[in-house]
Amino acid sequence: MNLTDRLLQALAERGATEIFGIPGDFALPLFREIERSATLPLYTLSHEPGVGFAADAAARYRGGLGVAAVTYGAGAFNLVNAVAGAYAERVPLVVLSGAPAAHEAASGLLLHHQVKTLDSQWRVFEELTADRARLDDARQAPQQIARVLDTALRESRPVYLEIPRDMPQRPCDEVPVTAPHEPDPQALAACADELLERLRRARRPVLMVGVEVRRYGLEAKVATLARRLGIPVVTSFMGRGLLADADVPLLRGTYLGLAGDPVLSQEVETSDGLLLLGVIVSDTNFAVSAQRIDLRFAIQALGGRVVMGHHVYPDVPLSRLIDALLERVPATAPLVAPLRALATKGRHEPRRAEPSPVTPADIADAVNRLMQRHGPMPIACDVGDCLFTAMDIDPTALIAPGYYATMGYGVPAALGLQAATGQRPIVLVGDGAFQMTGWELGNAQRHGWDPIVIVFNNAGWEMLRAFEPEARFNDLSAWDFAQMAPGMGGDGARVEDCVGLEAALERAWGTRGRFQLIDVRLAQRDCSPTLQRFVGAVRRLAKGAAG
Ligand SMILES: Cc1ncc(Cc2csc(CCOP(=O)(O)OP(=O)(O)O)c2C)c(N)n1
Ligand SMILES: [Mg+2]
Repeated sequence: MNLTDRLLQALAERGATEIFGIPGDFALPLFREIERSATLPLYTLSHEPGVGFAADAAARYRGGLGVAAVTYGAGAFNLVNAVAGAYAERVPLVVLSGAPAAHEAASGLLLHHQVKTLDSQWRVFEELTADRARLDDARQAPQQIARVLDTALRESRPVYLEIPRDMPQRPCDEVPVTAPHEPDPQALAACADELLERLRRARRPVLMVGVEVRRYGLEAKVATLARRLGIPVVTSFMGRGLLADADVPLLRGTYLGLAGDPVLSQEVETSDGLLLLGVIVSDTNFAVSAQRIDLRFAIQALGGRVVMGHHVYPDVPLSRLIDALLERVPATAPLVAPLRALATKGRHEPRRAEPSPVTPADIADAVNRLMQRHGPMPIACDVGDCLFTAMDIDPTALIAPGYYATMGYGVPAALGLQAATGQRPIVLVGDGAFQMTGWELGNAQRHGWDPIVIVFNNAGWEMLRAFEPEARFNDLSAWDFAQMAPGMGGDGARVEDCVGLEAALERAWGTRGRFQLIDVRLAQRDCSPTLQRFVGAVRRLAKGAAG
């Protein structure tokens, strides 16, 4: 077995089910060995940002490691933004980069793809990853691979492996399976006891679940805990879609502060026992709070530590905390009196499919009706008004860069999701974001993927226009995406009204084996109710801050 065989085996043992990549001469030996070994399927795409987003989505949705393989220099630097987003949103993405062979590095020549020095790329990825290794010695490689991949899983962050092109075929020993890290049992017990005591004392406890609950595969356990605790449950903005398929009677919806349901927001912001499980405390999750949530009274479990008031438990992995809490909260007696499930009503009344021009809210309603007819579908969402529109879609599995907020994520993420799970996703993407990475759809048919892609075609960067209505720099021309679909191996439909949207969605759902692109023409300056509220809230808070 050579170094590549051992690496692929170690990746598969840690949850990877495929590799996305684009080769280059510094990575040809690695790609040749990946293809020969066939341990993991190798899916090539057209541009490295798409490779990174697809690998991110595979890890984010399926759990376990996502894998992006690229060449040195131009390929790896093209991947930077996707890896940065994975770091910010705690996704265990493994970067495999080819690199110059030892004799080339020692030649003294400036090598093609090289930047300032041969280590420039390494230094850039130091800022974007939790751990790194250069596999230039086959005797050390097994330990290095084990350490780096285990760091990715433990910290749920990207990691980087640089593989000189004279190494992939080197004989190599097996990569050891290392025992999972166990926290101090007394510290864990003290933490769980204090946390539950704080919840028991609270008059208005609320549980908010965030992205780490999915990253560590804890949704089922957290749903059980939520039922046993008997307290209201909300998701963070980034955690939208979490627990959607679970039986959590008190699941209220998504906390959006001033941009969301006022009843839900008030419950969260006035809680005297706010338990944040795996919630990234970021501006996108909390910035538009009506009143600044006093996190000193919250209980925060994130990044392997728990903070309660001024007490910090530095080494309490979320999975161990959930187990300890479940041991202490039996299925019989809910922690607090079971609350009635407040049915927080939808934010807008769904309109009938009339032959009227389409608005973003109509798209949410049409997707809801499609899923009511045919069952839930996972959603890969880009950044733009489509992400705010997604808040009006009934809870279903949703992946989106809600915090790092990079455009270009939606289409490649859908391809990664379908590659990793076989599930057919819906993509919500604006015309601007589609112009960035939507072309990856051209790879869908050869890999057997067939997402349903809904393009919010408002001929502009509407989310920015909502903040700068007078600016002309947010205007785009209306590209005819429907016309372009057949040339990429899919079917396109241009939609001008709600009746057409309903028919196009039903037709798309019934057509398999080819991606379906629905080019929805939206009026400019017609944005979703949630984006309107978000912009209003940001403006009010900014005015308040200005005094
Ligand atoms: C890689 C990157 N570059 C720029 C930006 C900044 C931005 C955030 S939202 C937005 C406009 C989105 O336009 P789109 O047409 O896709 O969607 P819609 O609002 O419905 O019109 C831009 C340019 C981000 N977030 N990421
Ligand atoms: Mg747009």
